[in-house]
Amino acid sequence: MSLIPDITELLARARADLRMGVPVVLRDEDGDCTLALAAETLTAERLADMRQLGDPVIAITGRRAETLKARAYDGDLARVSLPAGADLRWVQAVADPSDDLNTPMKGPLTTLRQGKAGLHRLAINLTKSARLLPAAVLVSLPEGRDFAAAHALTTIDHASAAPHLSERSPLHVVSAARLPMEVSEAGRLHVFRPEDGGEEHYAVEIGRPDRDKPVLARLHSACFTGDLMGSLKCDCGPQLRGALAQMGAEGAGVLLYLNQEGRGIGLANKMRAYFLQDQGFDTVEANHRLGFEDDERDFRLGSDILKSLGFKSVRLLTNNPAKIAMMERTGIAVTERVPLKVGETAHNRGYLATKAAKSGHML
Ligand SMILES: Nc1nc2c(ncn2[C@@H]2O[C@H](COP(=O)(O)OP(=O)(O)OP(=O)(O)O)[C@@H](O)[C@H]2O)c(=O)[nH]1
Ligand SMILES: [Zn+2]
Repeated sequence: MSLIPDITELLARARADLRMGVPVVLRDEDGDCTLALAAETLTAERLADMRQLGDPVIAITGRRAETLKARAYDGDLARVSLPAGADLRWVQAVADPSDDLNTPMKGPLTTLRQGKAGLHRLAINLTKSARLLPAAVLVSLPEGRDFAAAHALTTIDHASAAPHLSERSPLHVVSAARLPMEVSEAGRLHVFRPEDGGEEHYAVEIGRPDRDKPVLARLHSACFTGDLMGSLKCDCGPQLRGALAQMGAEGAGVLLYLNQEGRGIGLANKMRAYFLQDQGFDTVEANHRLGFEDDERDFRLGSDILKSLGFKSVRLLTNNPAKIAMMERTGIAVTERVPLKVGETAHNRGYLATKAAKSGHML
């Protein structure tokens, strides 16, 4: 019956629910169910109601656990049990590092060693893809199926969801039109939309690049602060304009504008990272303290879009070796790396040095 939402649609609904602070029910391979809420959007009332159902735990990433000095028995994540008197502020302080320096002693935190962690991992995955802090509060539900039906909650079956969580969603062009630009009057913008309800991405084509020759290409990740506000903390704005100018001068090129703001953590989390940077942490440390990896982007999106536009090889404008490696792995040949060194300022010198030292960026 096609009128019932499929798993991709249910996952999109679950992400929206978590962003709104609505619980979702997660079911594992054994039929065991758990109620999950994002720590960031949890309310005191819902926390109290969760306590009525059992003993809630907070799932945090291994990165966040490291900062909190909590033992992560599940490797990439830790299940922290909620002490009897712990209130909403306590939960939020476990999830959100902004107050870490004022209240360094949250623990000692007790983390679970026994039992399954699959649904906790799923919950963290959903909070990340909803661009929330990567932390969720869960409580197990003995009668999960009935509870979900009685409360009109979205239910996600882990086994059906798993293949969709590691694979990226197919992208389709929804529209394209001529876009005369300062750098070239022969501009064209293509809008790509994924099937999973996620962010749209754009391709700006300059001129009419020959599909059989390597095209001058840039994979640019969205940076609201740098691209639009003229932020001095990074080099994104000058890189964006520099890449477009070079394409305009050569008369051909393609710039992919990928909506992976803040290296894939979203603008709200990037501003949380900036707040930590103001306290002295570098760009990578700030991501880790929030519970994220250094870089949460999926550059394979870029090769999907290039292929769908008919390109097979690129002269890639980048200083990031991970972008080159991904292109080669996914079947787009990189015939040349074109350096993009623009926009160094007194404010971003440390940021650029950290990227070179910790993320392997070429100077
Ligand atoms: N999390 C986080 N993201 C940041 C920070 N500063 C900039 N960004 C994001 O980093 C990304 C930079 O993207 P790119 O310019 O494609 O990146 P790059 O990996 O440096 O590679 P090249 O520019 O090609 O050399 C954008 O998504 C920015 O929003 C930061 O301090 N923290
Ligand atoms: Zn930037």
